[in-house]
Amino acid sequence: MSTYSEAGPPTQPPEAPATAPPGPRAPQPVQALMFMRDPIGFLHDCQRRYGPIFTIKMLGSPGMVMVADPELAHRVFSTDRDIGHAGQARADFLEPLVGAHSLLTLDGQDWMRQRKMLGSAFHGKHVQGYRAPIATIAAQQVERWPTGRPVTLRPRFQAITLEVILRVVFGVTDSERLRRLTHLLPRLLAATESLDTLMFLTPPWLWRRLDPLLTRTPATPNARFATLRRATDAIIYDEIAQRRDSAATERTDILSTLLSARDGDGTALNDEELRDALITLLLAGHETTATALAWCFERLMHNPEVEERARQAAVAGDAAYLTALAKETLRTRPIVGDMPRVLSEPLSLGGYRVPRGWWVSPAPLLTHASAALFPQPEEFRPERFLTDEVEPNAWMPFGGGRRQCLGAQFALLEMSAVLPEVLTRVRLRPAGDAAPEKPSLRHVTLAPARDVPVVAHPEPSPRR
Ligand code: HEM
Repeated sequence: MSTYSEAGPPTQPPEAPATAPPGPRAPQPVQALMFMRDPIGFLHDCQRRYGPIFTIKMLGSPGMVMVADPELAHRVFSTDRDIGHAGQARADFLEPLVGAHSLLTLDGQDWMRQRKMLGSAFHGKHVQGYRAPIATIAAQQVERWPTGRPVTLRPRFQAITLEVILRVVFGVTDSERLRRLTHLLPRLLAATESLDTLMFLTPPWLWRRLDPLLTRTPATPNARFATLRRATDAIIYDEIAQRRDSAATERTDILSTLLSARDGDGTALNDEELRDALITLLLAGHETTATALAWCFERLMHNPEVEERARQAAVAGDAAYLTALAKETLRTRPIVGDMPRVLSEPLSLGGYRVPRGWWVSPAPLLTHASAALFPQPEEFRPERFLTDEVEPNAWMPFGGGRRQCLGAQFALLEMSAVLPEVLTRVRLRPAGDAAPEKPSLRHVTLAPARDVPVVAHPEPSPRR
């Protein structure tokens, strides 16, 4: 039954066939372990065996239907307006961190209100204005990268995207507050990751009993998470209070836009909603974009001709090529592998019937590797995004439907702003094992398993 006020065409065709999509018969814990060990290999193997729509069983979900076909994926996305609940699918894992008012975990009217309020800060005109501050942050950090000795790249980009979130999204300017948040937030995210791994491997009924117990037991991941969350929240609430007091109308950061946002009744976001919104944007926007940038340079190091073309584009200020490079990175290495919805009614899909209460999830990591949709899918070729070669429905690294990534435009802008600051300052070469990196599941992202070890060499004729 729909909980949304917007009506749309019905999601169901008149007759739903009786069977659920096929899938592996191994017990749930075995499938969960296979998925954690090699998510991509496991899903590709299922796709080869069962076709573009198949069922896997993870702990705690009655059945998860994976969808590797753009038409079917878009049918799933269309359930966002009535029977598909993306918030419910994420809530167990994310709510301890993002709180009860997060766009990520809400559904229905509550989600719609938050989406409208937060959406006001992500309009194109606002987002374009962030290019210059992001480029400055990246330039200052890359200038400090050590050269001539091995470093890992993903943490370097995490530092850049964290500073972007703190300055451009949170709008923090106080240096002590910046220092403490820069110290605490990565620890809070790491603690969340440990907690999620435990939760993933524990049946939900048991977790509900264990979690309060472990939170009271010192030195457990649960207790560490609770301590870090309290410490971070205290600083964030201080920042919100100070910003409510100061009438800095010329500010352009996202928190400032949220402070002045009003819903249809003229009501503003309260402190708790603002805290949840900031942590939501941190969680959704920091690690995802850093991981995408790390993958981009990993791919460039294995594709020297593309790297050379990218460097020319950086020097020439060719934003179109750099955006195409970001898009091809997200095609070949999607950061979020699947986008589940929990069904509140059965769904007819691809000749099967997916029961109520099951999860159904479009999987870009499967569709993006399709030779029918992307000729020579294994080739890293940004040019495919400069022509009309790519079917609009086939590329879905930011999901789709009404729950599509709120920060998609921001993320592409951030990537295309950071790339030239690196390309014009340093040449990166693999450190140690030069084999391509394998994707590995970290929290919600598919990240390079070794975090991309590199040696940076100063660019012979740097642009300043
Ligand atoms: C390369 C970087 C990024 C990738 C790959 C990415 C990907 C995604 C995906 C796949 C979803 C779920 C979509 C769905 O279920 O259909 C999502 C949701 C979301 N993303 Fe992103 N994202 C990125 C960066 C960002 C940034 C920079 C922000 C904000 C600063 C952001 C904010 C959000 C929010 C708030 C949602 C929840 C939307 C909702 O449920 O209404 N993301 N993102």
